[in-house]
Amino acid sequence: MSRKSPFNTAQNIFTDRDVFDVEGFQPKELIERDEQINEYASALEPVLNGWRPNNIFIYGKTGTGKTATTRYMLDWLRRDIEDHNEAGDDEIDLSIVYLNCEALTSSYQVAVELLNELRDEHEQVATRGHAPSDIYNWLFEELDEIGGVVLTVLDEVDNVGDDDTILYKLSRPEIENATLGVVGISNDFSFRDDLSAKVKDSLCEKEILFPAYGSEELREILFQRAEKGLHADAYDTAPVALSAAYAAQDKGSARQAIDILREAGDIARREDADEITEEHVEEAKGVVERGRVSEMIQGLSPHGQYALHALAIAERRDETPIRTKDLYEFYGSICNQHATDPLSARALRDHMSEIDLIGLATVDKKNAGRAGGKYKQYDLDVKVDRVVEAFAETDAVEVDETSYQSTL
Ligand SMILES: Nc1ncnc2c1ncn2[C@@H]1O[C@H](COP(=O)(O)OP(=O)(O)OP(=O)(O)O)[C@@H](O)[C@H]1O
Repeated sequence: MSRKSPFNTAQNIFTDRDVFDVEGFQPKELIERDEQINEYASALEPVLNGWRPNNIFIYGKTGTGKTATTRYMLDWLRRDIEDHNEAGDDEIDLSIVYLNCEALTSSYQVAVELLNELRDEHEQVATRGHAPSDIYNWLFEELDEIGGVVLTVLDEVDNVGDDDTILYKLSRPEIENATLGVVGISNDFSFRDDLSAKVKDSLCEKEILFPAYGSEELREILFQRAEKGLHADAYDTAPVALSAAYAAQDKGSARQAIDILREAGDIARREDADEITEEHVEEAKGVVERGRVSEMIQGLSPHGQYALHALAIAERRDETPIRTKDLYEFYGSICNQHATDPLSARALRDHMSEIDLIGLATVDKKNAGRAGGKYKQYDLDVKVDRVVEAFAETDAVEVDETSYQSTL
């Protein structure tokens, strides 16, 4: 065994790499979100008098600070209530239940998860096998028992899809001892539009939009992290500005901007460089994009992957934007290669909407007037090479490279 350790802990670049951990690090100050903070504050303020807050629906694309701002608001709310209670005024009893619905695909699952969150470990219920009415009754019994104001935050709530029962139940509670408020967070714009009318009325008492960031804003967000996490002489304006510009050109996502700068730092470190250069950022951008694309591909169902693969073929053949019926042919031949029956054209459209939602494609609704009717067309939203590379890396779907050239 070699006596030399394989680890290199010398640090010219980072003073604290954890500052670039997008999920784990919560900044004390949020850049350029004053408007959203004010709106959020006015919706939650009634809690500070012990009253029911407005139900709030937060929406905006990925990486626009919805979760970070929510955490920031909840921290302040807890702190202000503590001060209020310590001052000996009428005690306010606030409980906050935060749930990320990423892996929860129905209202039933969210209700079970919430119930288990509220119950102690000996009273947990199984995720299957109970009547939904029992689950809701038990949930409301728990909430009633907690009492006071209970604020439930459902992050990534769009995962429940069409079934918005839980939102209806939580936003119109009829329980005796507790006052409930609900915050729903979503990056799916159509989820809000598709909510049933009764849920829309009650959940969206207050709606707050988080727009994508521009490069100036991203630059500030990155400087905030760089000051905390990088050696002062390991960076200057150019690489930071370039990371911000790349992310702004793409989705305007702070998550992506931070990932690029962190990756650039890692590359600089691996090269034993003293500072991050624009070349490092350039390389980092490719790494981050590839990682993002493969992660998203792995998250798609097999038919979602075939649909994306079909779109990549159309792009390679210069046939994008492409309409559903034409895309369906490519999709059909890919299913063929995988010895699977293709789903219906409608299912293909649904898969394309999902792919649009995660940012790999764009769906455009077109109206060709009386003669042509309405139709949808699709375009790839990332470089086709990134998709091909990602398919090649993941073993999820084997890509037959020749299908890019062949006539179908
Ligand atoms: N205004 C801001 N100031 C400082 N940091 C920010 C700001 N907005 C976002 N960030 C940081 O960017 C990262 C992504 O933000 P966040 O998770 O809040 O986005 P999101 O809108 O909830 O995205 P998603 O929909 O993908 O969950 C986090 O690390 C967050 O701290």
